[in-house]
Amino acid sequence: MAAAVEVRNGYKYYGSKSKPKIILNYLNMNVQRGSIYGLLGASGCGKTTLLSCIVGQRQFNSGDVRVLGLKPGAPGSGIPGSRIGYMPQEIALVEEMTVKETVYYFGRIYGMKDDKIREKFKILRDLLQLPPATQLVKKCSGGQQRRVSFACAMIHDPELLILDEPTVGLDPMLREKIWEFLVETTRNSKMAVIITTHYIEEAKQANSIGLMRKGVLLAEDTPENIMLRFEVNSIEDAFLILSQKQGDNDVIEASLAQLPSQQQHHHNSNAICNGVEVIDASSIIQPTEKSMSEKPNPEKQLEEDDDNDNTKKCLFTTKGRIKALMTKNFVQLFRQPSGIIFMLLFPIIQLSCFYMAVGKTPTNLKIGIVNDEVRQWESCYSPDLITVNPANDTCYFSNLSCRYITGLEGSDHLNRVFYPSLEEAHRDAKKAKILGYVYFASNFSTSMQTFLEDGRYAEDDAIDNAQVTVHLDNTDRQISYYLERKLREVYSSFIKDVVTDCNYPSSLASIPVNLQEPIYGTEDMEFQRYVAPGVVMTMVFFLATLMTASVFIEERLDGVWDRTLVAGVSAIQMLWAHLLTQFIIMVAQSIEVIVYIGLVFDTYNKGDTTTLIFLLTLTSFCGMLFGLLISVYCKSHTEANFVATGAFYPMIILCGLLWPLEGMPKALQDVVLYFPFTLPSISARNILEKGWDITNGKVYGGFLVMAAWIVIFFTLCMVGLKRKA
Ligand SMILES: Nc1ncnc2c1ncn2[C@@H]1O[C@H](COP(=O)(O)OP(=O)(O)OP(=O)(O)O)[C@@H](O)[C@H]1O
Repeated sequence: MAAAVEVRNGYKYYGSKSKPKIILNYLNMNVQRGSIYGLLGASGCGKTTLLSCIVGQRQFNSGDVRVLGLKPGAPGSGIPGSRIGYMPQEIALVEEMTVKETVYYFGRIYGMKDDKIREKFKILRDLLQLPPATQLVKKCSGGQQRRVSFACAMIHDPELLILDEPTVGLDPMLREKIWEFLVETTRNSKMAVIITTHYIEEAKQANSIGLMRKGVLLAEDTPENIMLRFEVNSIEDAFLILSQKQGDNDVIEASLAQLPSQQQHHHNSNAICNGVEVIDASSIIQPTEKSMSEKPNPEKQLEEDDDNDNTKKCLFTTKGRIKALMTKNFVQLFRQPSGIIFMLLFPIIQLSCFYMAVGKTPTNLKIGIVNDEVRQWESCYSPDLITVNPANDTCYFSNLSCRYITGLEGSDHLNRVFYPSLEEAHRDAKKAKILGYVYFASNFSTSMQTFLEDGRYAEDDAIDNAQVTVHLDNTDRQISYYLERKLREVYSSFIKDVVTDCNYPSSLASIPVNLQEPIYGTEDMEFQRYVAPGVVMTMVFFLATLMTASVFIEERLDGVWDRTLVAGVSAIQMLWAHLLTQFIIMVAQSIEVIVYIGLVFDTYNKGDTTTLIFLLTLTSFCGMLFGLLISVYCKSHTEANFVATGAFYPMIILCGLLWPLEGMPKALQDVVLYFPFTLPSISARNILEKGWDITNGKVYGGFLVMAAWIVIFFTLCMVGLKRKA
């Protein structure tokens, strides 16, 4: 009968070639079908690494491995895949799923029909005393989770079952029950089991055991033979003797690593254990040079093998797997309250903050007034106050400053504070109690009259005194810019009124730059409308980035990613399932955003809403791929957060959202134009404000840039994932 697992000269190191950390040192191993193989060894000796090479999760650096007669990873081998069941050391389950959903999830990705899963689930539930079917995995105790994990590895009756410390944390009765079940199953079927355990004595029930230390198998034989050979009553004692004999081989291992690979191949684990009486497991069929060098023919072997019914049964469509994966993703997302808040509520909260806080006209700005023309500022408000007295062909002005000051009153934007002297106003401005002050000379009105009636002959003094003198605190440029504008606007309407009252030519009162109706937008268009498209785009981009990066990193850290890979799902399939799940969410999010800003903040859209939703969805898809890229190259949440936050500011600052691109150096402009938000924000603004459609170059340019970034991020993700495989 063909062996279930044959490892020949398995050599594996972590780290770089020049500084290898050797884990498996030309190790040989044989596991027969229909038997239990207990893999024993101290913590850190390389058991998990060996198992990961057997299930096809990792590859040996040199050496050979055959699992169920085939090389793991070979096309059609079913390894990784449904021919094996793998229970990793960590729990590696989705915490938000119930016990039943978890078992069904694995059953489905193994390609089982639901009625078959139901049948098997019942058996496993009784055997393993699983917690209630509707209980969430995260609410199960450590031992319960381990049992659920065990059930997932067993659900599809694999030909090879690999259990990495399945009995840790279980009570002795249950441990015994599991062993009984394994003994019974292997006796009555060809299923092979490899089990690692720290409870060395329970391995007595295995058909054969391998004692592993420092990357080699010190012995491989039946438990009885091992104890007999060392004349001891327990495997533990035998292991102790073997370990003492092996001694410290670190020096030998290190020097071996320096040997040319040709020479290394001639070494086997026995040679390394110089001076150690290594049991040459004669009772176990050693793989011959011939058997290992034979090129596997997966198709032929699958035809010849009686057990291939199981393989065929477990063949499932990519569609079915993606469906199972997507169901898992949705369950995972919707059972986490933070997930829903993040997805649906965050855009609303962020948009509300933006629309309430950004771009509105500032109000209640304190401005000082020093008016030397009027002794008591209250007199400016006298009902009898007349500032213009028209005569025959001229006009007499008095207290014109009052007219200007009352003009400032018209809005709640300015809060006037009257000062008796320039010194006091200046002192308060220095203390930042006011934002600046306006000064009127004592002869403001008469100077203005002189200036208006015959400016050519006016004295310099008269020209100076006819001016409204303004001193502003310019440190808050936005505010001082607004004050400047307001003071000019009020002056403009003030002087127009004066000349009209006096029947002077109105051209006297205006500068000859006449702003007509804007081509696009409105005269009083707020800054908010300029920044809104960019803000919305960066918001959906980074929400998608953070969500994707955290979901993928979480999945990788808790082992679900690796476990699903071992179940035969490819990284690409998992990726597609995630992208599809999140794409649905992104579309929903984009619609939500557009509807919300339209309804609540009355942001009209002159263009096509579908085009806008399409652009936003592309943006979040791009953000999602950026998140994926981060998750591929970052090992932890912390690292991912650093990268996402680090990328956030340069992208926002350089996209022309906060300041027009035209203000940047030309070379920088040419580069940042192709950043993910620059042209797309301009496209969105052109759709919203100008009503342009996608056939316009200044609209589809943004779409092209976004599409290009999607391709770039996707390619980099694929490269990263391939490297990791
Ligand atoms: N990805 C990795 N990169 C570098 N070193 C690693 C990696 N994975 C494991 N190791 C190291 O390889 C050695 C063997 O690890 P492995 O998990 O295979 O041991 P083990 O026998 O299964 O231990 P345990 O019984 O504690 O699970 C350990 O020293 C571990 O620190």
